[in-house]
Amino acid sequence: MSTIGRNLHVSVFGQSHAAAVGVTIDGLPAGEAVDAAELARLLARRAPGGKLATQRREADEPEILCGLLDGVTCGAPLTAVIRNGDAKSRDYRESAEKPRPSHADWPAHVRYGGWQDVRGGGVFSARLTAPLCVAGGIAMQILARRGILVAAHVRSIGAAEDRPMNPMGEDDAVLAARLTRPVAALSDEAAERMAAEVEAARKAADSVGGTVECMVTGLPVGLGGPLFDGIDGRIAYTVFGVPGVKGVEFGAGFEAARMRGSEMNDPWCRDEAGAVTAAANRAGGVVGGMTTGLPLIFTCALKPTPSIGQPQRTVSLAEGGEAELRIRGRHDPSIVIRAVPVLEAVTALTVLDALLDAPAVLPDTPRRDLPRVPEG
Ligand SMILES: Cc1cc2nc3c(=O)[nH]c(=O)nc-3n(C[C@H](O)[C@H](O)[C@H](O)COP(=O)(O)O)c2cc1C
Ligand SMILES: C=C(O[C@@H]1CC(C(=O)O)=C[C@@H](OP(=O)(O)O)[C@H]1O)C(=O)O
Repeated sequence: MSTIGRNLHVSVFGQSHAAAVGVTIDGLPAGEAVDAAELARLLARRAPGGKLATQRREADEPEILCGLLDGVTCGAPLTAVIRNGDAKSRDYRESAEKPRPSHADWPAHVRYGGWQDVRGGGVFSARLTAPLCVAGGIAMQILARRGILVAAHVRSIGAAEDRPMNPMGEDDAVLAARLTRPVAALSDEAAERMAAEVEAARKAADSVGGTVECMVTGLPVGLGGPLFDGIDGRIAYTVFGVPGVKGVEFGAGFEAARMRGSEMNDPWCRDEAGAVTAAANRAGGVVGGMTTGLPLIFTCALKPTPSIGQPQRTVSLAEGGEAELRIRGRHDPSIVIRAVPVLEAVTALTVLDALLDAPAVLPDTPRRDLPRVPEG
């Protein structure tokens, strides 16, 4: 399904080599200004082109058809389209009958009975993450006005690692500086090592995977809920919608499995103003599916780009038997770099969706200082 959200319904449509890709967002709060220049900056971070990315050239200029009045949301569904301008469909003639290893070609062929759009990966292409960034960019602007900021960086590419973000909150200047680099890492040095990994993979007609760490600050305490309402589960669901994501972990994540409770537990404490907070953030800002008020932090693993230049083993659907495939076309030597704004976008959409949840306590219900404990 290409629709996400419980309160904010986001539907992505189009195919990589169709006339356009686009998005409809239903449930956007009214009265929210959309800054087109700010949105364009987010889309530019994801757009194809440049030395470390696919050579497909797309303007990625969204045309907002409805939902705005003088640049302000009016409560009606918002639809934006982005024209596809540089599809080279002949590159996909061979892989149409020789499914690419690790791409969606073969399972899609079975699921859609051969009627799927194979050009550029069709609906499975990361091209659909462009409209996702339109929706996520609008959500980021709505959240930023409420002091909620979403920021991701490349944590690793191949063997090149960046330092993790400070789980208690990252320096604003460091976060701003990441966007000036060709790879959104927290230092020039890490960005250079990562770029070298991508370049080496490209030269070897190969690709390379990596990890992206994402942080949300300024969240209220108690966003989310139990079981399937959990903010971590809701984020994981949308993050897994991003093509190429193979894993997500919150806070200490898989490392928590090797810890004792005494090492993992974040002590509750009081800040200077006497408010409850935590002295550490191994939880990644979420406990019981609800935000703790500390930064929400998760890391995702992204696989190496499936379409590589080397000859690969596959099958021939035309002739039967096995075959060798040599993929043509313009592909990212690493998807990690361009996935950063996409992961920010889906995170912002999920956080805004959760903020629009009905409150668990009505505003006129008195709040108790202590939890009610029944007698007996
Ligand atoms: C930003 C971004 C760019 C991508 N670029 C490419 C690409 O150029 N070539 C390719 O084969 N896959 C690319 N992918 C990954 C595929 O779309 C993805 O691996 C494929 O749809 C199969 O889905 P899965 O990896 O989630 O199983 C990209 C993914 C992202 C997020
Ligand atoms: C076009 C984009 O990336 C594309 C994502 C992609 C894939 O398989 O995911 C494969 C390539 O498609 P094509 O062969 O049509 O150039 C990338 O260029 C984009 O992100 O805007």
